[in-house]
Amino acid sequence: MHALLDPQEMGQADRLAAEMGTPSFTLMERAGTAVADVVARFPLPTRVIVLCGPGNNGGDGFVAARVLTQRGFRVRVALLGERARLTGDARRAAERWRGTVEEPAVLDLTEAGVIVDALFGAGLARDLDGAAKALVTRMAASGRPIVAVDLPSGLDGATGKVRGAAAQAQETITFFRRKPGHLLEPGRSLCGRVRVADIGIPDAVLDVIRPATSVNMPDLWRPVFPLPSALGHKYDRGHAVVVSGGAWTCGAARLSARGALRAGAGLVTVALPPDALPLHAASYAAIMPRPMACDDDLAALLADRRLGTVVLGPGLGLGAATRAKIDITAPGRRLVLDADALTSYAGVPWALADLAARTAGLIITPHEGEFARLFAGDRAVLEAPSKLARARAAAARLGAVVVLKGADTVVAAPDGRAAIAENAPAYLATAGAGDVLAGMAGGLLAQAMPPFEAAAAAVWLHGEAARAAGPGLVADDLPEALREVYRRLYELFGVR
Ligand SMILES: NC(=O)C1=CN([C@@H]2O[C@H](COP(=O)(O)OP(=O)(O)OC[C@H]3O[C@@H](n4cnc5c(N)ncnc54)[C@H](O)[C@@H]3O)[C@@H](O)[C@H]2O)[C@@H](O)CC1
Ligand SMILES: Nc1ncnc2c1ncn2[C@@H]1O[C@H](COP(=O)(O)OP(=O)(O)O)[C@@H](O)[C@H]1O
Ligand SMILES: [K+]
Repeated sequence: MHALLDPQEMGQADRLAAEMGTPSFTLMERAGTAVADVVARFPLPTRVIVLCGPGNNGGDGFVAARVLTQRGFRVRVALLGERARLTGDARRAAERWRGTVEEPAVLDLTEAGVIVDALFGAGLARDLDGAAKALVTRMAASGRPIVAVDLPSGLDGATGKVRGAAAQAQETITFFRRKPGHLLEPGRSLCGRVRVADIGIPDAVLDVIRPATSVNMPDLWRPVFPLPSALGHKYDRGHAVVVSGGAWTCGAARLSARGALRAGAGLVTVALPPDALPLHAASYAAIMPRPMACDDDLAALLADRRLGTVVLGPGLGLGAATRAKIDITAPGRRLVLDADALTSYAGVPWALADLAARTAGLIITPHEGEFARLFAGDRAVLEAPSKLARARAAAARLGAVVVLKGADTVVAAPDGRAAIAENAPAYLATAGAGDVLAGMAGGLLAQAMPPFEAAAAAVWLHGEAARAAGPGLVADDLPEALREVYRRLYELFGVR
């Protein structure tokens, strides 16, 4: 259930469903009925205004209007455009509607108990303007509850962006699977509560479409999630290294080290400038501090090839000194680069791509600011049409897994796979939360999870940990909250 289909893929699903025996008009009847089911939760005799557009989204609206009338609601229908120009299934749905079809301009939308927004869905092809934009703007200004069909009209299902205008929905009902635009902001917020209706499109269509985008949830990475074995020992659970800054900035690496340990790494070593030792030692007895007075000390530590996973960046400082540490670390190792490590490559993403090619796997975890600095001047990446497309373009450019953070964190792999998170509460945006995430990704990488899945699992667990900790959380709470999250995850995975 975690696949996301963009509007084009949804069109393909529709056609394949027809080939497999379900006519498209049957899908429309079921879609419109599902919309009516949602609207019917409002009490009778609610007045319903259904605003229909010129395509199949409007067709769903005509079906919903008919079903709601049969169920006793007082329904008025307005069509944007000329009835004579309706074609195909939408025309057929309009013919089955026995009531009048009004001009949107004559309706007072504030009279409605609920408005059904069936103007545009997956077929939105350009920015709204003229009469369409004016109607959506009126709908938004009406202050009435809106149930959106498939998507709030004007919201782009592929990108989550508003094209011209869109009205805030109370609920959005979509069909078969959600689209990226239901998860990517501002789309997610505009949709209100999203419901997915089964309209009889067989799951088998997914075997043909092979969608590359998913919701980030445990199904996605479960097969490679490291579960402790009764026969194992700590050395089987991976050894992660965190490279720390000095005393004044080592809080970040302390958070990363705790994240790595709580994410299940068997051992965590922290390479640290000597002045940071008391702080690290005081914060967690379980970590293993190693002195790093100079780069040679780091190289000597890493001569032990068992130290195969390294987290660098949080609190490490900017520039050549940090790049030198990354260079020493990279060959043949699995790396997580965050914060200062990324800004140390500002404007030279190709240098990071060269580095990625020398690693055994690279995850980068930029927030939007770090991402913009890293790819400064690379218009193909920065101007890709959505957050999803930007993360994908960056992953392809670097040959690395990119975790582009935010409320709708996107994890993208160089092979095109991508996952969008939906479980992070807004209060997760707090100082140091990203440092914990980088450590958690390192902890999972150290346990031999492949980079894409390790990054996706870290993001999901991080969001769940925030929820478990609850409002008022500070970053220090996140690693501790992971215990409860793991307990529930093990239960879900049937681990005793
Ligand atoms: N599996 C599916 O694909 C199903 C789709 N259904 C519905 O069909 C919808 C998609 O239908 P369509 O592909 O006909 O697309 P839409 O109905 O979303 O929009 C296409 C129509 O809007 C016009 N249009 C697009 N952008 C415009 C703009 N900016 N200003 C003015 N006019 C604009 C187009 O010329 C076309 O007439 C879905 O959103 C869903 O509601 C359902 O009926 C059931 C199954
Ligand atoms: N509005 C938001 N809702 C939910 N999570 C958010 C939001 N904004 C940011 N986050 C998350 O908070 C964390 C902040 O990380 P980051 O920006 O690196 O901060 P820091 O550098 O202080 O650790 C990231 O995991 C990010 O995805
Ligand atoms: K709509």
